[in-house]
Amino acid sequence: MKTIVTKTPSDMGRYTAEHAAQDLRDAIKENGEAYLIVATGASQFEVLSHLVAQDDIDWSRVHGFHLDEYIGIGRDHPASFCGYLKERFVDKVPLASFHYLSGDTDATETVRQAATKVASVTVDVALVGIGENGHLAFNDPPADFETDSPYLIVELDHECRMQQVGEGWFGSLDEVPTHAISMSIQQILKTKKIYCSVPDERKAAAVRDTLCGPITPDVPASILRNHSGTTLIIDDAAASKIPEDVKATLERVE
Ligand SMILES: O=P(O)(O)OC[C@H]1O[C@](O)(CO)[C@@H](O)[C@@H]1O
Repeated sequence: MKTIVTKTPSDMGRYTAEHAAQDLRDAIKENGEAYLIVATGASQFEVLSHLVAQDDIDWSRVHGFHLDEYIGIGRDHPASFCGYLKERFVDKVPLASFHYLSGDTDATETVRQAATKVASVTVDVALVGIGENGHLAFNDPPADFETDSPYLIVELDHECRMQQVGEGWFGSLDEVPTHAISMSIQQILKTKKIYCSVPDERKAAAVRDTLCGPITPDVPASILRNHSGTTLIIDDAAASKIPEDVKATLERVE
């Protein structure tokens, strides 16, 4: 895993979008089409706004996959990841296809259909973030590092649900669903290039543990250190708890 430190969330988003865009162009050139996993949340605001502005991507050859979704809310809910992705990505570019995870239909059937689709291809690029509890997609700690089912139905932990209230997606903890559909860790790791974008001081402890602690299910994102095609892109605020001697070794992009 390579780590890049940027000054602002916008710099982080621009770096991620420019590199992901080049990977998509390369995949289209080589294979005639490209496959992309897209995440949501505050960490992806800048990534997606820069990505949809990239030139020269033949989006009609790009197929998208949805990383995770709450169970029990429809796409009209302000916290719906389907609604977020439609507004910020799918409606902005003319994709070949986008495979949503629906939050308000039979979750077992949604998982079955999404798993069949994603397992039939090799994904070129994944855009992901890290939660305040170190989660990767909705794989809260302790995460399942072993199962190779592409999508899982997972229970959300207290810290994860509190983060969603803190970010303003829900009015209170009681409103946050207790379960979600998440792409599994093993499926994420099958992607050729992973861009993990993490802005904000709220994520500083999770970033420090991801980079400097043991690789453990207790810090789900730490598994990314085993994936040679991963780039972790963090802003100065998210980097603020990394020990200075480690920080000095990281590449800065201004
Ligand atoms: O972007 P956020 O809200 O900080 O969350 C980080 C990660 O957590 C999820 O939003 C799930 O909460 C992922 O989709 C995202 O990659």
